[in-house]
Amino acid sequence: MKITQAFTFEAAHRLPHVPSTHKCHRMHGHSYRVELQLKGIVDAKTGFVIDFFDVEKVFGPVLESLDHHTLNDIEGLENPTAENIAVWIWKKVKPLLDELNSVKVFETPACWAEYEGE
Ligand SMILES: Nc1nc2c(c(=O)[nH]1)N=C([C@H](O)[C@H](O)COP(=O)(O)OP(=O)(O)OP(=O)(O)O)CN2
Ligand SMILES: [Zn+2]
Repeated sequence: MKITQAFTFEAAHRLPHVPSTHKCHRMHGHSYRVELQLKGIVDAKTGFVIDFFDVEKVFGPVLESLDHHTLNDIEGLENPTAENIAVWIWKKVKPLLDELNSVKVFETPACWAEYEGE
């Protein structure tokens, strides 16, 4: 069974490796959406793969470290593309939440990256 929990955060970033003429070379912001997909067996008693509250407990501090920050200032996010943010979140969360199956990072409702650990 797969379940998904969504979170949002606001952050500024610039993409340092695009040409200086590219609009994303300049500092700007996004209302990011993160979807954490968890995969596992449904517990016969609780009916949960994992309690959403427990996912929130693990992801809360990670979210705090992103929300209302300049992503380029965060260690490991010097080039904060959606792809790199998804990998960065995976590396933070997977060791604490073995059920993590994928991380989706939406920069806009129409553009996102998805990482499944490889
Ligand atoms: N593969 C990727 N391509 C781009 C990424 C990325 O993370 N991965 N990021 C960007 C920029 O962050 C850019 O800000 C995205 O802008 P855009 O999708 O155009 O979003 P807007 O809100 O500016 O949309 P408009 O359609 O211009 O209103 C670029 N590419
Ligand atoms: Zn951007």
